[in-house]
Amino acid sequence: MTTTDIETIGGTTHKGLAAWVAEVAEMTTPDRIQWVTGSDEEWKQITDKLVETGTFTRLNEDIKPNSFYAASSPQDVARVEDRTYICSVDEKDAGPTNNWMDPNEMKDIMRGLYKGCMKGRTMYVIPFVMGHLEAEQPMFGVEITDSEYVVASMRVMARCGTKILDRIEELGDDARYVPALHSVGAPLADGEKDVAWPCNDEKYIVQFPEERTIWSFGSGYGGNALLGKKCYSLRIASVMARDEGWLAEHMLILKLISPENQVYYIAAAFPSACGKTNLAMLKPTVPGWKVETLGDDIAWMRFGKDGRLYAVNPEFGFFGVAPGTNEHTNPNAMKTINKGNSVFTNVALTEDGDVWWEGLENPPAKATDWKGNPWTPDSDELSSHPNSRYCTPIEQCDILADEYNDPQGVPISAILFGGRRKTTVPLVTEARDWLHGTFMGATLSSETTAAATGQVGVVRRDPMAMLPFIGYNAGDYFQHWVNVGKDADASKLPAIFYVNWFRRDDNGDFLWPGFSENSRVLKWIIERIEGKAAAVETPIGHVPTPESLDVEGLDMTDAELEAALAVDVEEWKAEIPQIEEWFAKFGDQLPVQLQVELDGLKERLGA
Ligand SMILES: Nc1nc2c(ncn2[C@@H]2O[C@H](COP(=O)(O)OP(=O)(O)OP(=O)(O)O)[C@@H](O)[C@H]2O)c(=O)[nH]1
Ligand SMILES: O=C([O-])CC(=O)C(=O)O
Ligand SMILES: [Mn+2]
Repeated sequence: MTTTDIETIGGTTHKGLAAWVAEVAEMTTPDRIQWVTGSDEEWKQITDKLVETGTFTRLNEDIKPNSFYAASSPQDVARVEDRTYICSVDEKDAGPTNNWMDPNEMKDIMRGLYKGCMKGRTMYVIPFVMGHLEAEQPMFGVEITDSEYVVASMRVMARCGTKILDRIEELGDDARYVPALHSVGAPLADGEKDVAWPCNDEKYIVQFPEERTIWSFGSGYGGNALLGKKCYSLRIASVMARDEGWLAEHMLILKLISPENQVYYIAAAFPSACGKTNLAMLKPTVPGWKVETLGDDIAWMRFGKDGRLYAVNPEFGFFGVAPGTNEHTNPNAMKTINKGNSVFTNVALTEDGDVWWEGLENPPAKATDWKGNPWTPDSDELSSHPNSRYCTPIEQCDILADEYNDPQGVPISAILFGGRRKTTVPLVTEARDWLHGTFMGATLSSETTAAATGQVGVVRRDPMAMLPFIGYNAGDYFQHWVNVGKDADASKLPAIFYVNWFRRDDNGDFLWPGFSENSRVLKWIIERIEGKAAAVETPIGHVPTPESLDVEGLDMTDAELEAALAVDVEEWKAEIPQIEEWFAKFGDQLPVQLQVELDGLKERLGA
């Protein structure tokens, strides 16, 4: 059967794109091909179909209009890092932190899996752009998928559809687009009834960095399947950024307005499920300060003509962790999702057709948990998977900054690195300079979370919160960060800070209240930049004096504050062998500047 025999809705005049779509259709043999337009009728058609097959349950229109509940297979709940590959031509280019396979070998394996894998399904072609269509060089992508769940979610998370395709066609051969192929890997035999969450036990999430292409198979979930997000905007974009002298980073972007109406833009990199979305939508408790949001997960940063680093958020929606989100921790996220037009995955479904999760107010007397079982507040099991998510349009966020729509982005004054550490790492530390900040980022450590499959709570190095997302050799990535600083005017570079909201006391309780109260740390950071706040110089960098941090109105003893800010030399000495072991992985690829930073730290600690 040739593709001309397959019923097709839509199409393209772009020859290269048409040829790729035809080639994929020939390999995967779908029943139908549908080009995604982004129209309202299409949204209705796709979501109706998802309701019909049982993937979606429509939520109560009076509570969450145009919104849907979905439960995945219990085997398909998070990113699969052990199944994620960087298939560079040369193994060395994938580096010591990525899985690697020869690209041709990988393609042979995957072609075998893709063969006939869309039988009985519709193959959707989603033209999309990460970032602005009006950007100097729009970052196009085209995702082919056989999942309606992916189509619905992509429409929320990225700018998709005919408008994008029109521009690709106008540009013709000049349009640079990333072809991204996705299949759930669950073909249907003639007459076979579909399941609510089709997927395959065998999963591959593969990036081909030289070709700038993505092949994904077997999973329908989040970062494994919405290929514009982690696969393109971080793994592939980080390779583009290395080659072109910019940065593609796992960072939120926020706008901070001081009581004097000074505006500052801050970017912050925390590993998955370590607080980016919450900080991005912060409601400050310090009087007079205001926060607006630009992005909650990904920042692309380029130098402007004025020598400053400008950030844009390439995404169009939030794919946020549900548990822990409530009116107290993140009222702005609650307002955003309550406007509707959202998809909730692996949370609990209540009897009145709403959703619920751990940490949300007003637990329902009865609900259906994410596995489809009856649930009550007395149940031993969680109602929602710890990595359950809401997927909601960014433009519904009341505190979205106007600058979100500016393709030039916003000039960044400070970059924050942070992770989850029960011990050792103080609430906030200021780096001496870019290089020291790069060292802080390169040695960032955090306890693993449910955002990826595998053990939770294990401390690992997660450089710049990019461990699972660097599309090339992490040693070269460190060198890229060093070079960015070397080539820039130091006075215009963002100041770098290292934060830890997650330090605990001897009882295991958080020392710092976190969430809205993190505005106090942001205030200190701005005052440092302005040269107004005091700090103590410690072996690891500048840490606030207890008096310099605004804790007015906070229910915290002096001892607790001191514990949150403490730099314990013995604890830090114990970090050194771990950092040495981490750096040893990179051999010759480790920038000498980072070794010098480590030697300096050891000397200051007397280690
Ligand atoms: N204790 C404490 N918990 C926090 C804080 N900020 C966020 N959390 C919790 O950490 C979890 C993850 O927070 P998010 O803001 O969704 O993390 P994220 O970095 O956006 O995660 P990804 O979307 O996976 O990249 C949620 O359960 C939050 O409630 C904080 O300041 N203190
Ligand atoms: O990509 C995903 O599945 C969810 C996410 O944002 C992350 O893990 O950082
Ligand atoms: Mn997030």
